[in-house]
Amino acid sequence: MSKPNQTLGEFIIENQSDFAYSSGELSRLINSIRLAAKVVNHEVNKAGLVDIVGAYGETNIQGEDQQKLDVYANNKFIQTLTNREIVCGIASEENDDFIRIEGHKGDHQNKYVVLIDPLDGSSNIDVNVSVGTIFSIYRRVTPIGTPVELEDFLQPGNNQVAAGYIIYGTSTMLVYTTGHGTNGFTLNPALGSWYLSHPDMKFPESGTIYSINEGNYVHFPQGVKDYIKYCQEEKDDRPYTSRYIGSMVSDIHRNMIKGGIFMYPKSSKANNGKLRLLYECNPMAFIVEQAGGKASDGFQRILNIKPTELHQRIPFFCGSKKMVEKAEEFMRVSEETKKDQAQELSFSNK
Ligand SMILES: O=P(O)(O)OC[C@H]1O[C@](O)(COP(=O)(O)O)[C@@H](O)[C@@H]1O
Ligand SMILES: [Mg+2]
Ligand SMILES: [Mg+2]
Repeated sequence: MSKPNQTLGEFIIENQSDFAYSSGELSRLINSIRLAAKVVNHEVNKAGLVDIVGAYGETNIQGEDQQKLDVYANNKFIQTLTNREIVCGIASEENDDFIRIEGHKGDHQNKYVVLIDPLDGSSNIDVNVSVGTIFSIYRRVTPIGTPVELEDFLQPGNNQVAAGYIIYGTSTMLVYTTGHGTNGFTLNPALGSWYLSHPDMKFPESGTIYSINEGNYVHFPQGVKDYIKYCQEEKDDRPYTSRYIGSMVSDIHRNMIKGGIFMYPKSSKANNGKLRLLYECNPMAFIVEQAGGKASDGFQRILNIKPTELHQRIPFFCGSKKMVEKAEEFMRVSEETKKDQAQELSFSNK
């Protein structure tokens, strides 16, 4: 693949090798996501000019105040995917339940389901900080020709056929994988085309950036506290740099370019953390692993986890392989220490 800094002119995504791997229907599905992304990008870029910032006035199933852009992005992606008749079902962060899409003959002949976080980083919308969209695509597991069911969405992340994110930042990028590496495309807003600006992205094996909301420090498990202290020690290549945007797509995208680890662990305030397994952690884990990075809940690989609920949350450690492994080591040691202390306590009480 030629390097993007040569004068290669504008690439239209269909000519790129990445589509060489995807079936016609899957490529049409990713095309519709690209189309919806351009529409949402246009709205995000003029958010201050039109009445699209601020609260929508309702809360979603997460109990979060929906932002107008949350709802706008959600409607755009659902509308585009429904009209293009490529999916048999959609699950969204902004919808309590999944949506069945019958097809114009009502015959449920489409084979893919999409799970989506239409607007990630909602707290940043009104302050002009980059936000994103995250999507995850599976083949349905129930018979084609029948209405899609919950089990079609509750598949382990290993089953994903594609996953990606759009980052609406200083430039708009689409980064996605179909299981054959991770590629980044930058939108040329003048032409409305996507340029293969970051072919075959590789997550640096190590790094010096750690991203975590340290405002929750006192509520973190001991293993997370110990790892944060490790990052802050004056030793070897440390202290590391703390960078936290508050928009997971942006934090992970920066780390994918520069190296680093993003963590949203459980805490005494949120027993499973905040991020959702199905439409945030699984797609990001697939994308990051395909670039050589790592993603776990602190103990087990995210992509191996069998989901039980549509909106279930999971602790999330994601980024440079060596940094995630180091954080997991602190989590393991802390758990073992806790078990030893509990054992000693039970012996002394006998
Ligand atoms: O403000 P907090 O608690 O640090 O949470 C920030 C995290 O919440 C999120 O905004 C959650 O995503 P949504 O905006 O899609 O709800 C992540 O993008 C981000 O990493
Ligand atoms: Mg999100
Ligand atoms: Mg969201």
